[in-house]
Amino acid sequence: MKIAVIGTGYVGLVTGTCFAETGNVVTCVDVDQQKINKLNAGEITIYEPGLEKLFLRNQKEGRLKFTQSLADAIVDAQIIFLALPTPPGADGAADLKYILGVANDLGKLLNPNNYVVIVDKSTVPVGTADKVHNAIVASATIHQAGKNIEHCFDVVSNPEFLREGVAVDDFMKPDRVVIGTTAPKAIKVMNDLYTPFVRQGNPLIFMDEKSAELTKYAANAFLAVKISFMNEIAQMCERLGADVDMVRKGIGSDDRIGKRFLFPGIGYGGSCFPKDVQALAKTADDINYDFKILDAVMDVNAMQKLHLIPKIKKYFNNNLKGKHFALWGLAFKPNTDDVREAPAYYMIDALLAEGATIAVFDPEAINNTISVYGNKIVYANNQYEALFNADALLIATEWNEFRTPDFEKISSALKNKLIFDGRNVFDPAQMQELGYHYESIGRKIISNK
Ligand SMILES: NC(=O)c1ccc[n+]([C@@H]2O[C@H](COP(=O)([O-])OP(=O)(O)OC[C@H]3O[C@@H](n4cnc5c(N)ncnc54)[C@H](O)[C@@H]3O)[C@@H](O)[C@H]2O)c1
Ligand SMILES: O=c1ccn([C@@H]2O[C@H](COP(=O)(O)OP(=O)(O)O[C@H]3O[C@H](CO)[C@@H](O)[C@H](O)[C@H]3O)[C@@H](O)[C@H]2O)c(=O)[nH]1
Repeated sequence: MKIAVIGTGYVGLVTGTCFAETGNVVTCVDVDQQKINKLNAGEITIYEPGLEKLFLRNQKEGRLKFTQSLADAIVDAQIIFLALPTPPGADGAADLKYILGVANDLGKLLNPNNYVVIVDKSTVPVGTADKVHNAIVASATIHQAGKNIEHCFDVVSNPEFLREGVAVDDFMKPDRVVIGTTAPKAIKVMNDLYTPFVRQGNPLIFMDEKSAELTKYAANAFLAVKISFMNEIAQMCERLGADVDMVRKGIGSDDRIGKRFLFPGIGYGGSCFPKDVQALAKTADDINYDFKILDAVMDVNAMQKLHLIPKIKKYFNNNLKGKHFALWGLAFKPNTDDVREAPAYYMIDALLAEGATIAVFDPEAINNTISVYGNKIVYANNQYEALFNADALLIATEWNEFRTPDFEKISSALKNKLIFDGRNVFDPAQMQELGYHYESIGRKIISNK
């Protein structure tokens, strides 16, 4: 099939590459000229394990192309994916200006003689498929007066469930594909497109547009609830002397609860959970529904992102002025360079406000961090360099390389054998044996005093 993908950010690039990988011819469009130039030069613009190989192969074999021209990309396309940003507006609602702006452009460009399926891949509020449809028709009425555009397209909601860091696998072998449309022609096109992805038995789930749109928010909000619930259980563990790892294993082995997304830490971050929970809360507000769980989740997460700060302050008798910390991990999760809503940044801001200094290391997210913090913090070339003369090591992201470090090197570089671990990467028993003071999330404090 011939496919156009509008927006070559995280989702657009993965979507375009994976559809090319299954034999389609994909043209990706972006307004960002620099991005398109880089992509055309064979340079991938995001760090995502496994993506570069597919990107280079499909580009070399002519199935994956990049352009700034929407008009060129959609010529003869059977499917147009909208993989555009939906950032939070001032009131927390998803801002649809990018989506509706492109819908307006499509109204000028669609060819009434070619049927095309227009697919919302972005995370969009309930009712957006209708808005996109109406915006295209309204624009065509002005710019293509007299032509019958309304019958040459359908708008489908096909939310994306990929996780950064494992995006290729999530896309190529999805647990399920949700497709919101009741239009028979669109059902056929989407079914043909996705059949190669669901061959291993996972379902294609067809539903109406609004249900599909709500499914995406419900999935993200539910996962945010699960994480926040465990973060609250961790708070209870700390106060009651229980061990959250044991509780996690104990409840996760019940199939009805499941083992995944039960890891407590310093809160959820990223470009999705924070904005999507907030947007669903705003949707509820707009229809006068008091969605209490969502408010609680947002409160818990705001608290959890700073959970280590009072512990650090307590250890240093409430005075962090002049203290120097090593921080391992900046990305909002491992295996990505994405720092959007990274909990590490909330910690950096709080520590700087207390008068502390910080040296940071992250395997992939240093460059993105330099553009945010400039010379306010120090950037180390490796995890051990960050430790030099620090009063304590803090951990904000559970990169694999942090899990089994050289503890000798850590203790000889640090001023004190002191670690505050926001992602529970070390074993408390081992830390006790090595003589560290070690504080983590929902587990007993290991004291070396
Ligand atoms: N990042 C994820 O892991 C993820 C996963 C599932 C769903 N989503 C959703 O997918 C959507 C896109 O997310 P993302 O992380 O890929 O965003 P992003 O910000 O990384 O990328 C969006 C791209 O769209 C481009 N763009 C903006 N206006 C444009 C226009 N008029 N024409 C062409 N390109 C334009 C931008 O330049 C940018 O490259 C959001 O709704 C997000 O919530 C994201
Ligand atoms: O047990 C857990 C699991 C995750 N997290 C945190 O939650 C955040 C989000 O993690 P994850 O869901 O793995 O990453 P994303 O790439 O943001 O993916 C989420 O958001 C995407 C965008 O909507 C969806 O497509 C995915 O299905 C959904 O998992 C990160 O800060 C994690 O550290 C925890 O604290 N504990």
